[in-house]
Amino acid sequence: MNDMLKNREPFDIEGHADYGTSYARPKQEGVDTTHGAILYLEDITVSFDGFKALNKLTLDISVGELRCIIGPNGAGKTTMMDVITGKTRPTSGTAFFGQTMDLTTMAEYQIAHAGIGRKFQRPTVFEQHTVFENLELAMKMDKRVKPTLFFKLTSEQKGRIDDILKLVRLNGQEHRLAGLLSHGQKQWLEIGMLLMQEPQLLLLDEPVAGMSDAETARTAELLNELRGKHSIMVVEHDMAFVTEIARDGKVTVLHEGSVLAEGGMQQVQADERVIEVYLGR
Ligand SMILES: Nc1ncnc2c1ncn2[C@@H]1O[C@H](COP(=O)(O)OP(=O)(O)OP(=O)(O)O)[C@@H](O)[C@H]1O
Repeated sequence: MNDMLKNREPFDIEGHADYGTSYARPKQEGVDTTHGAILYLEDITVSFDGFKALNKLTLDISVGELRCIIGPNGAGKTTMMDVITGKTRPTSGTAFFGQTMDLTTMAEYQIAHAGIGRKFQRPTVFEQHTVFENLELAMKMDKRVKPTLFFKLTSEQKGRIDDILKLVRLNGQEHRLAGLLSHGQKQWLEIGMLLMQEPQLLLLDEPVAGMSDAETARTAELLNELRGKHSIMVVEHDMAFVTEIARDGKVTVLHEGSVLAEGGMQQVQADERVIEVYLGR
C-alpha cells in the first residue's frame, strides 16, 4: 500500500478531527439482532476507477463472535472496514448492522453512534492527558452521558473506569501521561477508550502491529477476555496472534476483495488456495 493510502488513518492527536470515526458513540438499544447476526455484508463491491478493491464480498458476524480477518496486502481488509464504518461507500451491495440498519445510507458519525467502534492501527490517545483522563474523556464522548461544564464522575462511573483499567492492564498507570506509555500500552488504552462507550461491534485494525512479544501475548489475553462479551472483528497479519485468539472460532481469508476461505484456523491454514495466495507459494 502506498504512503498516501496509509495516511488515511487519523492520528492527529491534538486536533482529533476524526472523533466520529475512531471512537464509537454507542447506543445500547436500537440494534436488532434477533436473527443472531450483528453484521451482514452481501455482494459488496468497491471500485476505485474500475479497480475492484472489494469484489462481491459476502460475510456475516454473529453476536458475541470474535472473527479474525486475514489476507495478503491489498486483499481489501481496510476497505472492508471503511465500508462498515461509512468512510467508503460501496459501488454496489448491501451492508446491514443488525436486521434494520442499512450502513450504506448512514453517515460515519451515525454509524459510530449506533455502536460500531473502530480502532485504527496507530494509537490516537490524548498524549497530554493521564490514562485516567483519557478514559474519562472517552466516557464524556458517550452521548448517553450528558456533558455539562461541571461534569463530575459518579462513583459508578469511577468504578467503570477502574474495571476498564484492570481489563486493559493499565491499573497502577492511571496517573501517567498517556504520551509516556509504551506503544503497546497506548494501544490498550485506546481499546479501553472504545470499551468505555460499550460498542456493539468492535473493529480492530492490526492491534498488535509494532508490539513486543510480551505485549502481543497480553493483547491476546485481553481479547480472549472480551470474547463473548462483545462482537469483535480483528484484522491482523500476525499468525501466531491470530491462532491464539481464533481458538475454535472462524477465520476469514480475504483475497482480491472476496472471501477466499472461511473456517477454523487449522482448516484455513491447510487450504491449498490459502497457502498459494497467502503464503505466496
Ligand atoms: N482510495 C483508494 N483509491 C484507489 N485504490 C485504493 C484506495 N483504497 C484502497 N485501494 C486499493 O485497494 C486494494 C485494497 O486495499 P486495502 O487497503 O483495503 O487492502 P488491505 O487488505 O487492507 O491491505 P494491507 O494488508 O496492506 O493493509 C489495494 O490494491 C489498494 O491499493
